[in-house]
Order: sequence, then C-alpha cells, then structure tokens
Amino acid sequence: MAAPATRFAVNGYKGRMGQAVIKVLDETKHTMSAKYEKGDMFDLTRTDAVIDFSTPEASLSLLEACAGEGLARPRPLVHVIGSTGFTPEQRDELIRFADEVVIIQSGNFSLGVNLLMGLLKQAAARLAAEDWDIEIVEAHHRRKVDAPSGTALMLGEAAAYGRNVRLDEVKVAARDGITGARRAGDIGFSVIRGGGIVGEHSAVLASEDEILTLSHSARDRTLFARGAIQAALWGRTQKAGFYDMQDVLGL
Ligand SMILES: NC(=O)C1=CN([C@@H]2O[C@H](COP(=O)(O)OP(=O)(O)OC[C@H]3O[C@@H](n4cnc5c(N)ncnc54)[C@H](OP(=O)(O)O)[C@@H]3O)[C@@H](O)[C@H]2O)C=CC1
Ligand SMILES: O=C(O)C1=N[C@H](C(=O)O)C[C@H](O)C1
Repeated sequence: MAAPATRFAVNGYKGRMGQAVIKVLDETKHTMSAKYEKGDMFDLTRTDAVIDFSTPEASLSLLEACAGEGLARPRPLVHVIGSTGFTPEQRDELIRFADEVVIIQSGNFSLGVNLLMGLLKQAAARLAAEDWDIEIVEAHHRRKVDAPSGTALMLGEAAAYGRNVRLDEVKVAARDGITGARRAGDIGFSVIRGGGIVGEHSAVLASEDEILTLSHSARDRTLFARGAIQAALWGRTQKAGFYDMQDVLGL
C-alpha cells in the first residue's frame, strides 16, 4: 500500500541529525508541520509522523506528552526514533507506548548496516565460538555522548543471536590492565572517538589462522535521515506496534 500524504515533525531539530532530516525533507518536497528542541511544548495535532534523533529522555518525554492523543486519529501517529543510549529499562518503557502509536526504533537507519546485521548473524552461527572470537569496533565523531554506539550494540545482538546466547552474558565493553586471557565466546567492543567521523563499524571474526572482517562506513548523515523518512512512510501503512528497520526493509 502506498503511504498516504504525510506531515512530518522533527524532534531535536537543532542537532546534527535534526538538521540532516530537515535538509532531506526539504529536498524531497515533504511537508514539515512542526519542529521541536529542548524546552518546547509538543503539539502533534497537525502531524502524521515524528522523526526523533535526540536523547533517550527526550524521546520518552515526547511519547509521554502525546500519550492518548493518537487514539482519536484515523491512522496511528508514527514515531521514528533514532536516539541511542537507551538503558534496558528505558527500552521497556518505549515499548509500552506502542499500544496506540507506530514506533519504529533503530540504532541505525542505513540499508548497509541492516544488511550487515544479517550477514553477521549468519557468520556467527556458522563459525564455532571455541575457534572464532568476535569483536565489534566502532568509530565516531568527538561529540558523540554514548558508547558503545547503538549500531555496535545491534551488531553485538546479531552476533549473539547467531550463537544462540544472550549478549549481556558475553558482552565485554572495556579492557584495561591485567584482564586475563580472552574467554571463548565473549563478544568484545572497542570504541574510537575523534574529529568528525560520521560512523564506522566493523565486526572482526578471528580464528588462529584467519580473520574475517565485515564492515560498514557511513559517509554522510543524510544517509540516516533518508532511512528514517523511508521508515516513517512505511509506518503510515502499519498498525500500532513496535517495529525496527529490519521490518521496514523486509529483512
Ligand atoms: N539511528 C540512527 O541511524 C542514528 C542515530 N543517531 C543518534 O541520534 C541522536 C542525536 O544525534 P546528533 O544529532 O548527532 O546529536 P546532537 O546532540 O547534535 O542533537 C540532539 C539534539 O536533541 C536536542 N535535545 C536534547 N534534549 C531534548 C529534549 N528534551 N527535547 C527536544 N530536543 C532535545 C539537543 O539539544 P541540546 O544540544 O540543547 O541538548 C540537540 O539539538 C544520538 O543519540 C545519536 O546516537 C545519530 C545518527 C544516526
Ligand atoms: O551519534 C552518531 O553520530 C551516530 N549514532 C548512531 C549509533 O549510535 O550507532 C548511528 C551512527 O553510527 C551515527
């Protein structure tokens, strides 16, 4: 089904991603109904879809402020949430709001990263944990406030899923000092912060004899903005519920 006419609001519009979303909405001739920044009152009465790259707290307050408001609409309001750094408790809270609105949340709205997740799942399932170590390496600009990145965590989840284990049981997010030898089956994370790096992610699968590296490089933030707009348009044809970019792309 084609998406009906959609009026977009942007949360966190002064930020790097907010500006990228506004640029792409403008280039693609979409209608913008509202834009919000810290301290603004939300009014989504003339909005069909919100694109939100802000912070976990800001995304949750937006959903809180609009709770109940979506029920009178012919189609549910769509919230596309790109903010990263949610705690497990905050993520549970997010899911609770999906009873009455369409929520599409992803740590990365690019096609490449979402494909990479499937490839990593497959590689992790095929390469025995006793022989193959998995490490996720990510690099971002100096202003990023959360670590590991939302994408790195999604890649870690994909690898853990492929191995049929829970990420929180095998996750090693930091190493410093005498750490002892690496435990078989662990999934390690390494973080680089510097300059203006948009977003680099690699999954390194290393055995004694070979190294397989699956990697993705984002060249421009409008990549994520385009993916988020695609997600919003897809969400306009869906029932209320909690979705991710894999659902949008049919992966
Ligand atoms: N899923 C994806 O594909 C991607 C996700 N991201 C994620 O998106 C988020 C934003 O990234 P980025 O744009 O680089 O960060 P920025 O810090 O540039 O932008 C965030 C914006 O949100 C604003 N903000 C903070 N609190 C509120 C609030 N309560 N209500 C409304 N706005 C608020 C900030 O204002 P102020 O500066 O005044 O605090 C700022 O303008 C991050 O979590 C990042 O990891 C980024 C790229 C892609
Ligand atoms: O903060 C960023 O810039 C990015 N954040 C997302 C993440 O945490 O994975 C996605 C992208 O890599 C850029």
